[in-house]
Amino acid sequence: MSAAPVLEARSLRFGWPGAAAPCIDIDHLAVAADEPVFLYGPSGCGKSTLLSLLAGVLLADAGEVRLLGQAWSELGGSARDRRRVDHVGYIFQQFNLLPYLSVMDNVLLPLRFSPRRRAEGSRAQAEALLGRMGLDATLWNRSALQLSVGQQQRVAAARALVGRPELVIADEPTSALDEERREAFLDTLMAACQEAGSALVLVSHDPRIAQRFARQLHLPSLNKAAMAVAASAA
Ligand SMILES: Nc1ncnc2c1ncn2[C@@H]1O[C@H](COP(=O)(O)OP(=O)(O)OP(=O)(O)O)[C@@H](O)[C@H]1O
Repeated sequence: MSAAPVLEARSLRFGWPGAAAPCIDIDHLAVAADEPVFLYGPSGCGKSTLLSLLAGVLLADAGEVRLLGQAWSELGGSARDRRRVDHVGYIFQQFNLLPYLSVMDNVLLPLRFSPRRRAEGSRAQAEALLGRMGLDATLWNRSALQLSVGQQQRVAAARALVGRPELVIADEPTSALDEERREAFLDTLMAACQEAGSALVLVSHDPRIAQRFARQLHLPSLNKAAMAVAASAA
């Protein structure tokens, strides 16, 4: 790994309340600045849970995750929220667009909430990202909910990329796109991350997407200890 890690997890352990075994149990995971990483594994193996831990949405039961050298566990809830909007662009599985805002205002949200993102981004950048995602200007003033699911997915991606966050997390970001759109979307997402020097952690079930990534992480293998506990309990 050439650059210092943007993200580093050590002895990371997390279990959902009531579960027999930990969902996440990872000795060490580091992602370099500007590195694209593909994360995969069967449904229910903990991919979304791990993304939430990496982004400080969930806190570990033990061990730690550091983003740009700062452990999430050392921050209170509102400091974590501020740090996340400053440094992380998150494309959620369900997009999480705000229905009462227009497409453009959804994309501009990170610039509204984060001085750092505002310094690195602009309305012109938001327009360019939407254009590159194939969403033309006739759509920008519509409510986000007046778009198709595939269009909403691309709005969520533009929102994650605006203001050049150091880390972009994408949870199944192409699930609603047809093949042609999927290729164009990935071209745009990966190029935008490369241009911005952003690390990218992308989860997908699609093996065709995996081929684009030099680094692929199979979560059940990373999670060996948790799997061993689950197997012995079965
Ligand atoms: N809020 C929650 N409360 C309790 N258990 C949860 C919660 N969210 C997820 N889980 C459990 O944690 C495990 C991992 O779920 P997670 O969503 O992280 O898997 P995944 O690999 O992302 O799955 P998929 O590929 O289907 O999206 C599952 O057994 C799931 O039931």
